[in-house]
Amino acid sequence: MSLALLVVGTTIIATIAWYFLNRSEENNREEYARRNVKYLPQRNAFLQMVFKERLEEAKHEFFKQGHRIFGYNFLNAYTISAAEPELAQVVLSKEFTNFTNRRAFETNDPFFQNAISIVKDETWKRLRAVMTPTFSTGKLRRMKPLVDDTIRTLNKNMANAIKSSSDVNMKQIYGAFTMDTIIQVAFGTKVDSLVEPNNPVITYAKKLFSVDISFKNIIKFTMILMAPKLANFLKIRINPEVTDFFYKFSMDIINQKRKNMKNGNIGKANNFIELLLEAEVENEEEAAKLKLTEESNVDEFGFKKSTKYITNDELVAQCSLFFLAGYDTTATTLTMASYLLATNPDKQEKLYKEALSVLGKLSEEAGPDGSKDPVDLITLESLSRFEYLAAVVNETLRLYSPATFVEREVSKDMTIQKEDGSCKIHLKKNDIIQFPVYSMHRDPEQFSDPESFKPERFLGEPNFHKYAYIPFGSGPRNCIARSLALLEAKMALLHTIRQYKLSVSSKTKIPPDFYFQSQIIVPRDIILKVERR
Ligand code: HEM
Repeated sequence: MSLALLVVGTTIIATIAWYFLNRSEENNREEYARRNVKYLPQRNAFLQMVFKERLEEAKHEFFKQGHRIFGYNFLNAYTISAAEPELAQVVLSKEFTNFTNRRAFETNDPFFQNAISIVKDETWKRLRAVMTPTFSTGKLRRMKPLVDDTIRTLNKNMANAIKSSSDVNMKQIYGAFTMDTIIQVAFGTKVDSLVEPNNPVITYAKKLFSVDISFKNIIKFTMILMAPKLANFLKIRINPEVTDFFYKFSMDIINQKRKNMKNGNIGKANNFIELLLEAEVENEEEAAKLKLTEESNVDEFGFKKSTKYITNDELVAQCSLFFLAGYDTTATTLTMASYLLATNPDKQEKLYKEALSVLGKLSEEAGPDGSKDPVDLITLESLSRFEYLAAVVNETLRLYSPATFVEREVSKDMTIQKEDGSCKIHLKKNDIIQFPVYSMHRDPEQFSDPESFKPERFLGEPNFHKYAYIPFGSGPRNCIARSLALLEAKMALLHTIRQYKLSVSSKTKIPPDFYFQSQIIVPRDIILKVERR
């Protein structure tokens, strides 16, 4: 009897659930049809979450079936994925004022509330104006010695690693390098994370990047996105102990530096905190001088030029964000570049020959009294002479762009289309328009033989659409640290290849495994055979 009741009860619940699911699917289909877009059924995204498939792969399958533009509900918003470079150009650059923001993300966490990647409109514009100069070529030149320092630590760690075994975990080595660099560049604090694993900065930074998302965090995240007011009321935060640690850590450094600056005890700024504090002072003075009229108060994008300033909370949030935005992305680029070079030995040989040849010339040019240390020989300017190196990094970022998509929120109802009138999409306010970088970078219409590693395609004039290749996004809201990331990646790869030969070992997983993530690609450990040249 009770079994019969259970069966009947379950059947009724399943039928009701099935009815509502179908109704919601029907509504979605109609909504996307109004936008002139085909609907990717919700259950695909749901199954992907449950079975932890990689979302970019699921979407790429759809792309390969010929669906370059489609809609799917992602994190509670009508989301349109458009693998069309011309539309990317419209959204990211030409019509930027209607697509200034990313997806809404409301939380009471002081870190997430203030991070430049999340804030909107005027606040974003003000923060971007304050932060952009800290990434200028001049400021990068001041940061370069910090990167040189972490390159020396990388060289030492690689030499030590091969003492015990020629099988080296490249992800661990490059992860430590990237971590050391970010800690140096953001906070001016020198660490060697491979040999100081108990340093609290490293322990908390590692917690920040614990990549297998816990069930608890998925629930918290879903609540913040789906019911932000309730999440705020319940004071739900993701990894609060980690963000609190970085808040206090940054605050202590900031207070100390402010004191030093007041007393004139500080040299030229060369890390983010100092540069931002310097910007703050410069801009307070600038703001006092500027009495802008309403007319001149509007910039090329139609935004009001807000007075440049940055609050304490904002300053701390940006420093913590540098960790989040700069760690996995750069470590993944380096790890995947080493994997691609090990599996394509002819390309590695070409890179090695270029490294020797250019370094030889730089040494000659330095003259008999100049430093012969390859780390010293490479300057910001001379780095650009390694053309094949740049091509290798670009091609790695094409195949394994850490960001699998770039997205913007739509600020008003509007229609976008290609110049010839095709690919018309009727967007509604608060929709999300996404550019699936993963698929766009593997588009055979733009890149011949797209699955192959061919750095040569980045030598000479590109024969693909400018917006078909967007590993750093594009337009006014692109990656603010592109030049720093490229500097780090090129330097680390160059110094590895000039000294070591990378090859596949019995422990190398081909193809590599990746963690389940929704927006970024993060490889699991990649083990390669490393031999001194
Ligand atoms: C290879 C390394 C990196 C890649 C591939 C990468 C990629 C990206 C992408 C795709 C975006 C979104 C752009 C858009 O929406 O148009 C972005 C934004 C951003 N990135 Fe990077 N990034 C890298 C390294 C870094 C580093 C090292 C930092 C900081 C030190 C950083 C800081 C940021 C910030 C702050 C934003 C938000 C900018 C804004 O909203 O105004 N990134 N990055």
